[in-house]
Amino acid sequence: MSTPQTPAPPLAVSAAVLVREGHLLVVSKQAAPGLFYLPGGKPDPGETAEEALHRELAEELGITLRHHRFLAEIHATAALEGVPMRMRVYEVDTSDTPRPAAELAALRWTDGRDPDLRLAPAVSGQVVPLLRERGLLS
Ligand SMILES: Nc1nc2c([nH]c(=O)n2[C@H]2C[C@H](O)[C@@H](COP(=O)(O)OP(=O)(O)OP(=O)(O)O)O2)c(=O)[nH]1
Repeated sequence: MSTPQTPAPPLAVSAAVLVREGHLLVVSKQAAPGLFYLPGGKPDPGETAEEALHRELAEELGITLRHHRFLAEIHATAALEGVPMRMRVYEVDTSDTPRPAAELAALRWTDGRDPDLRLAPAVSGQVVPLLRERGLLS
């Protein structure tokens, strides 16, 4: 007899919305250099979503967050792993200048309308419309 399988929990991701002058910061990783999404990543074992947010932003962009505020929980398919993902998105603020480090390939500021910029579906389909609705993007 087969044992019923408990479905795997969705992939947890913490990600940051950093907006300056109506433009959202997006990054691409060496693993997929043509695809842009919010800076952030998966919590390490034992780490909270907020701890992961602060660590990932320090590792990827060399910035210290002054402040973070929960914005939304997004359910989508993870752009790299292709599995169900639960992404906690925080609006963040820093006085530091983000610079790409470690595994990042590039960094861009976008109003969400650049025709040449390929955004992950969760960002173009859910995050950008939410920010536009709140009047945060140009
Ligand atoms: N950070 C982030 N990940 C996203 C977004 N949209 C989206 O589908 N994802 C997916 C891409 C990946 O499948 C997964 C996060 O992986 P990641 O590669 O950024 O995370 P990580 O830094 O912890 O990865 P790793 O190298 O330690 O494995 O979530 C987004 O806006 N931001």
